[in-house]
Amino acid sequence: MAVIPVQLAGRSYEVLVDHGLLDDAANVGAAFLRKETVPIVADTNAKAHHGKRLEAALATAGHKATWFEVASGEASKSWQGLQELTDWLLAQGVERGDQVFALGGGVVGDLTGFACAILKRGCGFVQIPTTLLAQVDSSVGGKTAINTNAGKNLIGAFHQPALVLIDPATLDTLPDREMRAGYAEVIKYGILADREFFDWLAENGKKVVARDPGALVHAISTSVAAKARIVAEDERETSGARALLNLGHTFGHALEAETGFSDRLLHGEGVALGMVLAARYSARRGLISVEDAALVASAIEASGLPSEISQLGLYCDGSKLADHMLHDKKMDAGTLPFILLRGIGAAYLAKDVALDDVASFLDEQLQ
Ligand SMILES: O=C(O)C(=O)C[C@@H](O)[C@H](O)[C@H](O)COP(=O)(O)O
Repeated sequence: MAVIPVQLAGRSYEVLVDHGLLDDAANVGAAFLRKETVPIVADTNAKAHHGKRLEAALATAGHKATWFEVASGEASKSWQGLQELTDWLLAQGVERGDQVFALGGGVVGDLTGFACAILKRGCGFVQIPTTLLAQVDSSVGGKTAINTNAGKNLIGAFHQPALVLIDPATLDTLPDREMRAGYAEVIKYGILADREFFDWLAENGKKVVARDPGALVHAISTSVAAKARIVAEDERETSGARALLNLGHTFGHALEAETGFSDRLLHGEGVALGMVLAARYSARRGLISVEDAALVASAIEASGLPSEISQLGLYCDGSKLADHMLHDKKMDAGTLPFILLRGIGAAYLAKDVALDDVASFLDEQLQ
């Protein structure tokens, strides 16, 4: 089993990665189970595929589950979804010292984490992510949020989980498209800070997406360790280190907003396109070679992810996409910092980017 610590003084926790870990959840999570009944928030698919396994694991230690089901999809990360969940948690008598379990993808983790951040001014939660994207990214680091009409993740809190349990075997039932979307966040770690990992993925990415157990554990553990290092350095995204994890997201969130946060573009697909755009924009500014930008695009294409915004069939211009960016949480005194590349494995926060230049770059890309 890989044990990856997230070192945050009093809020430190471990991320455990192992095939079959779900069946051992009560054992490894024993310290976090203080009542007979365990409140579990799960999306419909995760409950259908993994609910019985988690129930059986809890039963071995004398616990039973009580479930709150969340519909799959970003629409559940809403004020209404939050209200329904917090009402349910209160009805279950959840106390500050209790742990609420979140079983599912990023939507369930973000929603449950935010509900736990504000319930009685903060109770505990344990993440059991069952999508690749949630395993390598959203379950670690304590960013919790809901969406509003103005944009994604605009209402939220930093609230760290008490434990993260990752069982790569839960990915066996994940649709291929979701698997590829999660892979975008894996390759992100290579592009932003680890050229060696990027090159390893060029060789082994297909195995990761095909769920080869060894390749998967290596990809997940390397990604989580990278995230844990950055979060430990800059938990609340104040020094700029954590903002690098947003590589591809400034473009990606704008594309998601333009496609209505719908199934037309999954978050990971938006991030994939966003990373290609960040690389091309970096090349346009002379920061990296056109060849390196093409290498980023081909690594993304090779995994079956979209690499051209024209593939989305959008009927808008660059300035419309740039307008969505004005809601970005990185916005600072009227300036939007962008994560650009000085090389593959060398991302940095650029504070001198003019949005109208980005808009005209996007116009070219939309043709
Ligand atoms: O954990 C972080 O920090 C990240 O930026 C990771 C992102 O991949 C993740 O999608 C995050 O939820 C987006 O953050 P946001 O601040 O842009 O909402």
